[in-house]
Amino acid sequence: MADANKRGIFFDGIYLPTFKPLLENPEVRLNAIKNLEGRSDDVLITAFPRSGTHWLWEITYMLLSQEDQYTEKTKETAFLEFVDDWSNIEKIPSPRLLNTHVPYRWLPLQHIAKQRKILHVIRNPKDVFVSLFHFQKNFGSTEDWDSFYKSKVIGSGTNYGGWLEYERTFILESKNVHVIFYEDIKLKPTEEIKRLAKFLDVECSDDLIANIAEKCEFDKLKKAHLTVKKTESKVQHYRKGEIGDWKNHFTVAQNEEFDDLFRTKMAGSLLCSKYCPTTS
Ligand SMILES: Nc1ncnc2c1ncn2[C@@H]1O[C@H](COP(=O)(O)OS(=O)(=O)O)[C@@H](OP(=O)(O)O)[C@H]1O
Repeated sequence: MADANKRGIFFDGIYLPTFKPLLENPEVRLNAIKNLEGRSDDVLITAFPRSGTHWLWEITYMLLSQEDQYTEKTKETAFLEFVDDWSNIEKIPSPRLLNTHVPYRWLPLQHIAKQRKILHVIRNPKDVFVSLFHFQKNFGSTEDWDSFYKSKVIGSGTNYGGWLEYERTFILESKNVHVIFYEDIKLKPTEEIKRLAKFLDVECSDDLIANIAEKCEFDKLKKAHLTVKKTESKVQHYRKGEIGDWKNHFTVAQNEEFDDLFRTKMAGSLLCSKYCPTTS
């Protein structure tokens, strides 16, 4: 049994969410992910939580299937550390779209070695933290922002090892990865969807690209999600879907402290100029 407490499961130096397979035995599930044999046409979506995984999933699924149909249900079956029965992964028809939040060191080795397609979505960490802060309320958290800031933003208390470490390693280690920025999909969706289609080697008409962009707008995706889940589900997955909501949460002092930490930990990374330019 893993070492689990209300912060999550502590394993291999980081916290992981209390998904059933991870609670039962994180090592078994993480090794299953790492040793996944895979198929040549598998596509793997990787992201730190709350970075836009579901959004990218829907867009990519539509591109691969060449249809602008929502797929919410399939996503959970293909969520590698979440799916209850691992054998269900093998039942997914090709081309499989798989997804995971695990850090780079646990990604399927064969997928990397054989240079199969990996998509990686990155979002401004301040907005990621704000999204996480609100998301944890779905599970009963009453933590206030200042406490969250100390333990999760500046501390290392977030699941999957903390944003800075997760993205720093990903950017350093990864090769042949299609990186997409959340902010770019939001601001220029058709351009980003076309770029993604090219990476995936799929032919798509301009009409289909435009339809996908429209169907994957925040309000439409949120509505589709609630319809598929047949819910007023307790878990509010789609909250605001905005760029810059961090400005309503971080104090000036917190912002400066985080920027300093960012520049120290991410020195030299392209993410510094993107999210933490020195003139800001
Ligand atoms: N279409 C679209 N446009 C803009 N923003 C969108 C969209 N779809 C999802 N989202 C936002 O992405 C956040 C959830 O990220 P993830 O899907 O990675 O979350 S999860 O970790 O897989 O649960 C979460 O962000 P917040 O609203 O800021 O909490 C979602 O609302």
